[in-house]
Amino acid sequence: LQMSTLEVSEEVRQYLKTPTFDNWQWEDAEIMVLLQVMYSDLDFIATFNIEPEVLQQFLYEVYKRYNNIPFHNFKHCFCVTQMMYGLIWLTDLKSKIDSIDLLIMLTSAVCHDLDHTGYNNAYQINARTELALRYNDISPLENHHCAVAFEILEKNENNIFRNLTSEQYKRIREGIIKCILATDMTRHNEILNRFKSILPVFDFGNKDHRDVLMMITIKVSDISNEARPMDVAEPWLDCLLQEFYNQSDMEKLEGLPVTPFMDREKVTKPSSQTGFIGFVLLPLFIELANLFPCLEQHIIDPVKKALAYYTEMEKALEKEKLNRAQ
Ligand SMILES: COc1ccc(NC(=O)[C@H](C)Nc2nc3c(cnn3-c3ccccc3C)c(=O)[nH]2)cc1
Ligand SMILES: [Zn+2]
Repeated sequence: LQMSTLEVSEEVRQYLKTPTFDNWQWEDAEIMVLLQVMYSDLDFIATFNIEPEVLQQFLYEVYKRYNNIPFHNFKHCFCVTQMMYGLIWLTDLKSKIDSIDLLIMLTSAVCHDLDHTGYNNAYQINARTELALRYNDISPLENHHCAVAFEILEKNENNIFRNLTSEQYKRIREGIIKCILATDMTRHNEILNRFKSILPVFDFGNKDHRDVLMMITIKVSDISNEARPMDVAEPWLDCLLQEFYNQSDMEKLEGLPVTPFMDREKVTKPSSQTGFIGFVLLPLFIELANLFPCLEQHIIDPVKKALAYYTEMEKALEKEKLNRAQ
């Protein structure tokens, strides 16, 4: 089933700008076209003189460099990019920051988990993998995702930035590195605290402020599954736990430390989510909504519903356990 950007209806183009978009209904080939629609509807094709066939080639190379693992695969890349795209429209960022920063944000989302192997940084470091060795235990995965992105862009036929000035290319490279490296969750509190401290005096004219906002926006997009409708979000949790269980099984086999929230003997779906939503997701989303109040109904309300859903599930599980124990 082939689709060209011309065949994407106006109603799908509008739907693509909302956090309710359901990735499960679309084949990879259609998703490739939807990614092209995002670049064209944000006017990047015209503004940055991106040749459509170069964009297609770039996205195809990106597609090939995502691995077939349960969670950090090409569909995750699309979800993060589509949430980023939705946030750009919902917050009307087009009227607040330069297009080149929007191009950085969208392209960072597309590339942010390139060649993820399904084993997180803790594993890379504990198992002393090639990546941990190469990057001296400093965000080995995120450094790798970013390096693969620029390996792809080094080839002229993939280089969507080839018609830009070297000054623009330098700014884009700096921005993409900053955004992709910001997705390392061990830096979560560092980045969130920086954003909290500048919020009361936030100034879109201040580059440091814009940089933190771009990092917060890709972070929100990256972990935002629970902001989507339950029938879109729940399968993603199953995929995530599959990948986490694969890792903890491997860690047990290799005698490596096992991350508690990845251990199939310890984790339940509700327990992993109530803590994550309550202590990680909501505090992050609330800060972004402090700058863009309209996000309250679009991403905070759905997340509060998800928290209630998993809290109920947790209670039901507890009760069942009690009954079985008696
Ligand atoms: C501060 O570093 C952290 C904090 C929390 C977590 N993960 C969790 O608490 C658990 C496993 N739940 C969870 N983790 C999630 C979700 C979405 N992305 N995501 C995730 C995936 C890979 C790495 C890190 C995270 C947060 C989600 O909906 N739930 C992982 C790392
Ligand atoms: Zn990701």
